Amino acid sequence: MSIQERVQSLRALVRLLTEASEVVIKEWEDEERCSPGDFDDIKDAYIPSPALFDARRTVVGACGMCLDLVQDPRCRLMEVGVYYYVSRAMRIVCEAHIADILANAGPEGISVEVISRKIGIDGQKLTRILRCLCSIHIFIEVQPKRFANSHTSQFLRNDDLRCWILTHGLDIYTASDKLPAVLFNPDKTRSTSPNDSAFHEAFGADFWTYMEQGEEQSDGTVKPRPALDIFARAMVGGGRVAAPPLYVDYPWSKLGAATVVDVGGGVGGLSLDLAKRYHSLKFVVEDRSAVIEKASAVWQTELLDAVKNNRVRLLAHDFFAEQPIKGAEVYTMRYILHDWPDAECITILSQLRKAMGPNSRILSIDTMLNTTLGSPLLRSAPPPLPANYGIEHQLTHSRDLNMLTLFNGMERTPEDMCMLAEKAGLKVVKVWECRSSLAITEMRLPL
Ligand SMILES: C[S@@+](CC[C@H](N)C(=O)[O-])C[C@H]1O[C@@H](n2cnc3c(N)ncnc32)[C@H](O)[C@@H]1O
Repeated sequence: MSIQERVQSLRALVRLLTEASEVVIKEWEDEERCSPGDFDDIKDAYIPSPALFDARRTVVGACGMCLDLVQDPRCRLMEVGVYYYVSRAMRIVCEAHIADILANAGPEGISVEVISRKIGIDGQKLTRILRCLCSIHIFIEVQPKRFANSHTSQFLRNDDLRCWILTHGLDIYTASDKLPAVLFNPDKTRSTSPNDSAFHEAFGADFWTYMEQGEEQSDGTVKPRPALDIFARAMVGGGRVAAPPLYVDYPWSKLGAATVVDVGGGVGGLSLDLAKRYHSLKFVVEDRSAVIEKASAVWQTELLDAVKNNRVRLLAHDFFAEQPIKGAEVYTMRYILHDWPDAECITILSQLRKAMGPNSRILSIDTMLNTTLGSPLLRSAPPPLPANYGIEHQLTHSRDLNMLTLFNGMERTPEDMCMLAEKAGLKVVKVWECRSSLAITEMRLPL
């Protein structure tokens, strides 16, 4: 890249940054007018306005690209190469509940000696862990060796979100260390079996089996693995960050009294949230029988009326077998296809295709992967940003590699989804972009 090109890029990025920042400021001010004092609330169901969502992506993307443009490339490479120490520091502060401890102190913060006494980590070493995070604005060193929560770290007081960080820092982190071993193994590199995943290499069992195996105690008794509970709470915490826009960025209200079949619906998290918002919709929640047994209690507690009025049916069903509910208006699948290799996805979709009528649609909900080159089915970032907003899309790539590590699974691009649909005799009619990393891929029978 010539100096002239560099200068042009930097100027264009700074212009973009200035314009997008003004939008962010205006939207913040509007939010403040609508709900004063709510700004740093650690509430779960926050949905930014469309303008704020886009401007925020632009600011983050532009900052990332500026960084790459102006930093010494050698330093940048070294920095990225040791990012794992940041995730180690995060795991430690989450395990020690540091954000909760600091919450009691307010803006004056707490001295490291006090924190050290509470959690049992040496004060000098803990200072270094916290300073590593202060330099990326997670926590603030208000005076030498005295720390307070930042506007970011205070969200770690939300226990489900804290568990999301923790679950990725425990066994999943250990498993990720085996990724090079399975990728460079000539027998395993092309495999799509979960038994050839990095997780299996690390623990000798697939992820679900391992999580459900008890842990032998020193007295010989077996107790449930603590990681299992942390994982369950992590899914709730992560889900609450990503899911709320799903309920408003698709025109669910236009479906009227349609039946929604929630395929592989778990205990019905998606259906429950939709049922609470859209009172005419009816639901069939399908999953493995062990899961459906648990679903009943959840619905009785969360939405007893829906159970009494037969608005919901809970059905044990294997999604690789013939779909028993024919001609429903909607078949949803949330966080299903990313667990499976292409061949299995095509079987799941084919079973749905056979059950669909002319008014049926499949709504597949997953993290949507975009590349720096973009996709005609997704909105692209403004130039000179890469089409996927660059650094802003980093978490999605990490989640894709997470699926690879755990299951040999994958997050998919719109083009990947179109390929699966076509092979299952279906057509992608629209990718509904939501104000989160998730998107809804709508598939129909071809005309
Ligand atoms: C990642 S969870 C997603 C759950 C739910 N869709 C949600 O959004 O909360 C994947 C679900 O697929 C279910 N599942 C796995 N294999 C299945 C099969 N062969 N038939 C039906 N459900 C299955 C699991 O039991 C689990 O509930």
